Amino acid sequence: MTDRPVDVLITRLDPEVPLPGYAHPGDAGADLVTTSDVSIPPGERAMVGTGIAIALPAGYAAFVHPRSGLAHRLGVSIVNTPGTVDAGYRGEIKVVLVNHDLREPAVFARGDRIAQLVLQRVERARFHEVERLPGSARGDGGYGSTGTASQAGGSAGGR
Ligand SMILES: O=c1ccn([C@H]2C[C@H](O)[C@@H](COP(=O)(O)OP(=O)(O)OP(=O)(O)O)O2)c(=O)[nH]1
Ligand SMILES: [Mg+2]
Repeated sequence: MTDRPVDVLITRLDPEVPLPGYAHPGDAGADLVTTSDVSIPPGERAMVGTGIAIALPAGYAAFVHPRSGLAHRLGVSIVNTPGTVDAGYRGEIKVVLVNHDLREPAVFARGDRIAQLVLQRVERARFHEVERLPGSARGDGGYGSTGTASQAGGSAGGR
């Protein structure tokens, strides 16, 4: 992250919502609010609007991340975390909240901060199809191939 902010055009589809705001200098995420009152039953999800639309510069994307406080206090996250906002998207940024709590509904009022938007530079790939990929130390090992946390530092290939 540089100190120099990236200029992003924004429109308020809901004139009363605040512009996304960084709570502290150095914060990566600008908070987004819900435009509607919503009560999400245990285990269920709800899509909420944020009342804003943006035009990102080419070469950037914005990612809709959960807020850790809501995760900790209420068990609330985002189904597709992080949500991807493409540079060409001009619609309202929406958030698909999920209530992971097994007992309590998650209740939000219009104007509550429910997510945070993180801007990042992104690269696009040019895909070159080949018969065989170059070798590497990891090879095709994954999905726990290096063992569990208690085995950390042990030999690779543990189960
Ligand atoms: O949390 C999110 C994720 C996406 N979007 C918007 C911006 C994004 O540019 C667009 C499409 O998102 P994505 O590509 O993730 O969805 P898709 O299911 O692949 O839809 P599409 O076929 O429209 O690309 O939806 C949001 O507002 N919030
Ligand atoms: Mg898509």
